[in-house]
Amino acid sequence: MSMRNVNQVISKMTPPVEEARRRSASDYRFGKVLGEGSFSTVYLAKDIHTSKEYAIKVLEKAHIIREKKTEYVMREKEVLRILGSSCPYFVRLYWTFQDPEHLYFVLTYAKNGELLKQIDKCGCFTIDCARYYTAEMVLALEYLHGKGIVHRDLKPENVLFDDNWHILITDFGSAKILKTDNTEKCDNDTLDKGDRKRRNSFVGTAQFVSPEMLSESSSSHASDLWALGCILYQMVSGMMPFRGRSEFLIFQKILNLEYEYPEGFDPQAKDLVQKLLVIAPNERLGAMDQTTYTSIRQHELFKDLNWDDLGPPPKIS
Ligand SMILES: Nc1ncnc2c1ncn2[C@@H]1O[C@H](COP(=O)(O)OP(=O)(O)OP(=O)(O)O)[C@@H](O)[C@H]1O
Ligand SMILES: O=C(O)[C@@H]1CCC(=O)N(CCc2ccc(Cl)cc2)[C@H]1c1ccccc1Cl
Repeated sequence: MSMRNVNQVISKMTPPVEEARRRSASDYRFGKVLGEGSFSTVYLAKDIHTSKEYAIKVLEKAHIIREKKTEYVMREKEVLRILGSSCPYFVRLYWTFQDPEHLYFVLTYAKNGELLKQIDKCGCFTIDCARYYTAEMVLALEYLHGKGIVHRDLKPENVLFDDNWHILITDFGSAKILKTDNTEKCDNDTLDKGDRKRRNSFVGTAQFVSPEMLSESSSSHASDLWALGCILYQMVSGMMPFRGRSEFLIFQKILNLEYEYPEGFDPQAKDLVQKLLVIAPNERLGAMDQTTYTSIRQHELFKDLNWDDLGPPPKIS
């Protein structure tokens, strides 16, 4: 075998140095703070070897332990590991490392920030933008649910934009990896230690939490379809469907399906929202579909869309 062939064989055996090398904070130049979470700070960082930019989420161990959030952190990491890099609509986890005080997650840098900020900036989206980004979220949920994962905290703050204005869904700390029967009861027997909650508390964010998560503490893929309906409503109107001065008042409105459509709300978007904001999880559009959300894909709102190639995103306006 020639030297060239030997090198070819060796190069196939050893992983590329870049990917395999263990990382530490000293491999990065930390820049500005991109944002803060309950027990995390996210920095823009540059890999000193490749000059590539990442978002590095830094968590303080003492704070995680004090807040009893170890399970939450381990779950976020496990979900990001399962998601890998096959679907473009999720933030990717490249590496993790730690030091005595902190945990580090090296993530895709979502250069264009949060969907929420764009909705607030424009007041509301054109129907073309709302349609396009709802379609990207449908494709993302098909992949996520196909992996047996429910996000459970889908909201415009957790939908970020990459440098080409495609979505990157993030924040999997509240996610659940479903059992084989496709539902997940959050009762005391099955709650993870770190998730153990009082019966009347919930996982997620008040305005986007589904009725079943409030009334039965149960969640399934249909819980994310409810949140999708809430996000579509907010992109088209600029407001959340369920609003109130307290979480209790918001919960009451959700459980009573108490919301209305402002004047001029796009009729096709309204029809889809009405079919997603349904109290019974299995009666939501797509809830009974298998592998792809065919019932949603076939909705009037998407009649001119090519699901195999959505094309470039329309300019947000
Ligand atoms: N990959 C990323 N790229 C760019 N900005 C990001 C990225 N991840 C998070 N951010 C920004 O950092 C902020 C904090 O994110 P982080 O995930 O640490 O906490 P959170 O999930 O927003 O809050 P909580 O932990 O309370 O749910 C976010 O609001 C977001 O604006
Ligand atoms: O799951 C992993 O990849 C490793 C496994 C080995 C390990 O020690 N950790 C850290 C576990 C951990 C979680 C929470 C606290 Cl507060 C402290 C340590 C995990 C870890 C290391 C770096 C960054 C995140 C995580 Cl979860």
